Amino acid sequence: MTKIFLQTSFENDLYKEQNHKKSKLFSYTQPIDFYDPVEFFTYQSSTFHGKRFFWKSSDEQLWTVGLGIAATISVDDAEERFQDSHTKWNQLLKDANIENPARVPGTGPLLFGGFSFDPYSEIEDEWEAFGHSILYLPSYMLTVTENQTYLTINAFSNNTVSAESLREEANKLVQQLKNDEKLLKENPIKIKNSIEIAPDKWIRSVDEIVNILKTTDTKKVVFARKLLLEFEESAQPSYIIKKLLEQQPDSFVFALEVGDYCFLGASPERLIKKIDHDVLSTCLAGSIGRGKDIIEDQKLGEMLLHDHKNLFEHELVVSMIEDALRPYCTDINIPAEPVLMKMPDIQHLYTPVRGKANEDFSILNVVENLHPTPALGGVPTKAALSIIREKEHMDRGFYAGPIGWTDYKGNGEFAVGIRSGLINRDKAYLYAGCGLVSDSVSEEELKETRIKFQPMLKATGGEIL
Ligand SMILES: C=C(O[C@H]1C=CC=C(C(=O)O)[C@@H]1O)C(=O)O
Ligand SMILES: [Mg+2]
Repeated sequence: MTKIFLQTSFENDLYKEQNHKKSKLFSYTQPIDFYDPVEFFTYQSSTFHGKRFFWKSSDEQLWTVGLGIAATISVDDAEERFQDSHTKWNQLLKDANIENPARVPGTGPLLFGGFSFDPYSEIEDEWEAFGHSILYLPSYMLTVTENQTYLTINAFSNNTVSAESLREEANKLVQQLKNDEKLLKENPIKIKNSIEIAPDKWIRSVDEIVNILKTTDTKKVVFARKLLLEFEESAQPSYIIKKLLEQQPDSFVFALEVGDYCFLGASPERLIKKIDHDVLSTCLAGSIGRGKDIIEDQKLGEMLLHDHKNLFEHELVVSMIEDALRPYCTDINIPAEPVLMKMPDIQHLYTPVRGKANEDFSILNVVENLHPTPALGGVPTKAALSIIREKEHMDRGFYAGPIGWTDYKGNGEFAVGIRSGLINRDKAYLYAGCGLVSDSVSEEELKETRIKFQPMLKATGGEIL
């Protein structure tokens, strides 16, 4: 039987091309009985630790989990990261031998990963391993979609790999999964310390930025800050993922591991989704808390729907997304007014943007055109980014950057990596930001960031600020 190479043989080496110029991708997908995605993520964690990803879409239509790395796509030139990733992905797929009879979106060869918020930011130590972009082709992948579970195996070989040998490998894994002892019991994570980084200084910077917004043509700047958590022991991402799934059922739940670092979170905000020709982006900006009871909650919702400051924050996002999609879509449909999106801790103004993909649409290029929307950057983008660079004094890393997947058919979905944190053993940074406009009040914006820390704080068992 031809030897096939799984996760360790070629990881990270795909583009050191001298190593295996002639090797090509063999990919095999088969339907299997349901298997819990979080249990799959935890499977043989000592082997796969540092080489895993997890994704659940906000509408629960797709769960996908990767173990091991068949190939990594990372690019040297941060400025060209979307285009270069797109090109490398196509090269990788060119001679690929793909056996995937069901051809369901999200199965077969698929890249999962993300991009830093700002390709020009200086990378701080905690984000070193991620660089400005990282996309994994997993060795083993579980996909749950349309009430069916699929297992995909990706491997590289210089020889011909028969579908038969990949099928055997898949069956072996299915058997091992069945026999696997379920490890996830209770959440052992305990927070020792939680430290907001320089909130007073942050408030002063907000005042300075609001002043700029009052006196220049810059209309909006999304300003963020971070919070340091220290745990009693190393925090296992699986427990946090499990909590996020329970506590934030209407969010995208994502995790991306690179060595001992795991970037994860529960984002309510889709950047782009494309399945066949259907395109969906969502504008989410403008926020208010949840009420103690239904009456107060409705009152707050009504206030948000009519609040000038929040409506302005929101409108800027809608018009930018419309402009960014126009070259790639026909039949763009945008409701005239936003509606409320209610998450457990916060309510937002929400406008869906729908369209049909034209022949120029390619998901990574569209992500490039959309990022950063004014829900994460500002208006005008360039001016906002330079204010963020000057005043924020932190590396956002992948926080607020695009995170998601694309498959070999060009389907895919990316969210923005907000309500998120970077876990490193017994430490984590949590991130939260808010859209500043000329009538922002700094104390209110600080409160808004406190609410936005809650999903990650609650999932790590932390105190409510
Ligand atoms: C930047 C964040 O939220 C954005 C998304 C929704 C609402 C926002 C706001 O109202 O300010 C932000 O633009 C964050 O959660 O860190
Ligand atoms: Mg806001």
